[in-house]
Amino acid sequence: MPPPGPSRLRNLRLPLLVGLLSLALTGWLWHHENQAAEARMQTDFDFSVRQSVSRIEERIASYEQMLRAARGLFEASDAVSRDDFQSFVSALMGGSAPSGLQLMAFTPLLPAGQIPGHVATRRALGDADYAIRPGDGSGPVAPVTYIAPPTPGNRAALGHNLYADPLRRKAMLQARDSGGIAITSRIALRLDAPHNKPAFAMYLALYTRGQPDDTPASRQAAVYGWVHIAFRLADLIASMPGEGSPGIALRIYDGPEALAERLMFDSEPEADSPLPRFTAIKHIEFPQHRWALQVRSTPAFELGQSNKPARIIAGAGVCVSLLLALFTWQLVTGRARAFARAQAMTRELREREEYMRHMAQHDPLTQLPNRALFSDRLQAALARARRERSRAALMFVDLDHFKPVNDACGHAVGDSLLIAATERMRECLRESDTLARVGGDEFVVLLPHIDSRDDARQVAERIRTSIALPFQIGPHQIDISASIGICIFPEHAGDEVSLMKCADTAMYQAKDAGRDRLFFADEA
Ligand SMILES: Nc1nc2c(ncn2[C@@H]2O[C@H](COP(=O)(O)OP(=O)(O)OP(=O)(O)O)[C@@H](O)[C@H]2O)c(=O)[nH]1
Repeated sequence: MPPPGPSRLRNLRLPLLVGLLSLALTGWLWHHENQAAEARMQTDFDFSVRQSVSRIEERIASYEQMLRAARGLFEASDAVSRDDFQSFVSALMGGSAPSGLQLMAFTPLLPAGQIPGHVATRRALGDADYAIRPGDGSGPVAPVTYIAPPTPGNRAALGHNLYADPLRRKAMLQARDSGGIAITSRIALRLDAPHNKPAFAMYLALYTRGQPDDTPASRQAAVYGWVHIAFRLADLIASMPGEGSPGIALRIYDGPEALAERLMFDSEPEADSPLPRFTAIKHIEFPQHRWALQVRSTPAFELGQSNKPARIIAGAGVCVSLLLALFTWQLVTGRARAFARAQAMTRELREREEYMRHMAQHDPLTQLPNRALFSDRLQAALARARRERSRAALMFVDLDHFKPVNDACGHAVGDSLLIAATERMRECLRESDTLARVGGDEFVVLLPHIDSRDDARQVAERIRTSIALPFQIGPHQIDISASIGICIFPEHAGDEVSLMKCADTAMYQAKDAGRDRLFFADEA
C-alpha cells in the first residue's frame, strides 16, 4: 500500500480534529458525571452514617427513658416490691425484651449494718438462696435485689455486689453525683460467662424523697440505690428496626478512638476490606463516656451505586465521536472526490473535443489535414496573397500505379506506403506550407507564398524525386512515382475552386503524358 499523499493527510486532518474534539467533550462529560456520581455516593454514604448513628442514639435514648420511668416508679411509691418492679418492667418491655435489653434491675445501697437484715428479708420473701457476693460485710454494698425479667440467667445476678466491680462502681458513683444516667465501660455479664460478650450497664440513681438532691454533695447524702439496665451491644444493634444500610459496615469502639483493643462490635468481621472507598468516624456521647463508631463502605456499596450514566456517556460518546469523524471524512473526501472527478471529466471532455475536432479536420491514416481544413487554409492564403499582392501555388500530387501495390501486397502495405510517401513529401516542404490528403492516393500542396513559378517547380520536383526513390515496406521494396499538377495564383486562377480545378487538370495531363512528371496549368 503506498504511503498516504499530502492531500490524503490533509483530508484526514479535519475528521481527526472533529473526532478528537468530540472525544474530549465525551471525556469531560464522563469526568463530570463521575464526579457527580462520586458526590452522590458520598451523600448516600453520609446519609447511611447519620442513619446508623441516630438509630443507635435513639435506642440509647429509649433505654434512658426506661430508666427514668423506673425511677418514677420508685419516686411515686413508698415501697416498691419485687413483684411491683417485675410487673412494671414487664409492662415497660411489653412482656419481653425486644429492644436488645438484657435486664433491668434495682440495686439498693446498703451500709454494712443493714446487710444481715436485707439478706434475711430477701430470703423471707422467697429468694431462698439469696446472698451478697462478694462482700465481707466491712463496708457498704450494692447488691442486685430486683431483676426483671426473672429468667434463670438473670436471677443468677441476684445478690451480686456491684460495688465490688470497679467499672460498675465508677458508673454508679457518676450517676449518683450527676443525677443523670451513667454508663460503664465495656463489661461482661455474669450470665454470659465464660464468653466475654461485650456488654454495658447504665445506671440512674434513686434519692430519698424529701431530701435535697440539687448538688453532688446533697445527692451523695440522699442516694439509696439505683435502677439500672444491662445490654449486650450485639443485641442492641440486632434489635434496631430496619435492615441497616446495604454495603455499610459498622465497628463500635469503647472510647473516643478506634483502637483495635477496644473494638466491641464489628458488623462484618470477615469482610475486612483494607481500603474502603468511604470511611467516617462518629461518636455516641454519654455523660463522661464516648463510643467511637467507625463506618466504612464495602464493595457492595459501590456495586449498589454503579455509575450507569457515566458508562452510557462513555459508550455513546465514543460511538458518536467515531460517527462524526467518519461523517466529516466523507464530507471532506466527498468534496475532494467530486472536485477531482469534475476535473477529470473536464479534461476528458476537452481531449474528446480536441480529438473530434482533429478527426473532423484530418485524415485518419496519415494525420494530414483533410479537404475541409485544406480548404480553410487555402482561402486564408488566397486572401492574404490578394492583400499582399503576392503569389501562391497549389499542387495536385497523385501517386502512380498505386492500385497494383494494394492488389499485390495487400491493403495494409498500401496504407504503410501512403504513410511513408506522406513523410517524404512533408520533408520537401516548409513549416508554412500545407500538405493535405484529398483522396485515396491524392494529395494537395499549398505553398502560400512563392516569388516565382520556379519556386513551385523546385518543390514539386523535390516531391517527385523523393517519391520516385524505392520504398521498403516490410519485406516489400516498392517502386512508384507521382504525377503533379501545379496551378499558380493569380496567373492561372483567381479563386479556390478554379485553382483546385486547374491543378487537378494539370495533374491529369501529367498522367496522360506518361506519369512521374509535373505539369503547370498553362502547359496544357
Ligand atoms: N491501401 C489503401 N488503398 C487505398 C486507400 N484509398 C484508396 N485506395 C486505393 O487506391 C487506389 C487508387 O486508385 P487509382 O488512383 O485509380 O489507381 P492507380 O493505380 O494509382 O492509377 P493511376 O493513378 O492512374 O496511376 C484504389 O485502388 C483504391 O482502392 C487507402 O486508404 N489505403
